[in-house]
Amino acid sequence: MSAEVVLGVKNLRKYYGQVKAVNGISFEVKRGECLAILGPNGAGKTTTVEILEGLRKPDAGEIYYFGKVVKRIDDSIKERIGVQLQSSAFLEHLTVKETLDFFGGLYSKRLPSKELIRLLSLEEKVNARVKGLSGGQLQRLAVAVALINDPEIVYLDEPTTGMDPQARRMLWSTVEDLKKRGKTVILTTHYMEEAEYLADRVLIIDHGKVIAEGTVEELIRSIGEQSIIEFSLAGIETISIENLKKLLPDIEALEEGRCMITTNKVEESLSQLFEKTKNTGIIIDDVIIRRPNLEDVFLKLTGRSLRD
Ligand SMILES: Nc1ncnc2c1ncn2[C@@H]1O[C@H](COP(=O)(O)OP(=O)(O)OP(=O)(O)O)[C@@H](O)[C@H]1O
Repeated sequence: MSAEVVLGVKNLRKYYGQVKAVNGISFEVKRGECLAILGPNGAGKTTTVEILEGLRKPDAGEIYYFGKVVKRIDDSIKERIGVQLQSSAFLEHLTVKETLDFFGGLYSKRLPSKELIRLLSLEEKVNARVKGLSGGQLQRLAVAVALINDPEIVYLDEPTTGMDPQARRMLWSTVEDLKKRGKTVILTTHYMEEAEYLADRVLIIDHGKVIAEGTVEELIRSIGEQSIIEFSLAGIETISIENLKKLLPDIEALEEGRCMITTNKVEESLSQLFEKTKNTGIIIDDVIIRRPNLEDVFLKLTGRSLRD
């Protein structure tokens, strides 16, 4: 039996004047699944999830929760979902434990603060005041607050923004724990590594529309079974991509002076690369051969980088 659909949206729209923040988004999420909504800044991720959390009103579209169409995200839904709040929603003088107890008091059903403190590795900060927490600790507290009512669906909106790599890994393992407990996780992120690591399914959005959807493997396969040769250029002061393209038509510019070539014939492309740049003063350096990732999928679909 396939898993129950716990959330669905059909043709969701939200415009701010001329800005079509959400422009006809549809998707479904099954119980126990982690869906990552991936897209660049301004793509409409936050607007989409805030509508589903009941924080903004859509202009059009249908929302289904737990098998029923809902016109308004009322308390009966809010009891069953968890929302990671922005840290500005916390009272600075409360301690970590007091904050969890405060939010716990808003629900009829709740998890013990102690359990959440352990789950989010906040033991050392139990009695620390919110105003003294680091950015990463605040983010973890925000995730703990999202779980206080033991929700069936948890919304995490860019939960690792501003975290160092170690804190990010720690949060990823918490999300994995949540999945093991059968929670449904809806994660918005502009970190493709995060989506690749955590998501069972990824929704790529751009300009308020879904431009691709599937598992990470499906999305990567959709751009062809190719390899990517990435390299840096040295040896000459400046060289324009247009001039490079005259030598190597398949070359594409990346960030920080790096370039890439997408190919099905790695050996042939590599020897061409060295052959064509021989005696030009260009030095090819720091060569990496890798399989495509979600960033490449986005680049292929939009011609832009996720980080633009
Ligand atoms: N309250 C608002 N009033 C006017 N425009 C808004 C409002 N909220 C969002 N927008 C606009 O809607 C678009 C989508 O914004 P949204 O915050 O949903 O994107 P996002 O994908 O979450 O981006 P980010 O990763 O930067 O948070 C943007 O162009 C944004 O400027």
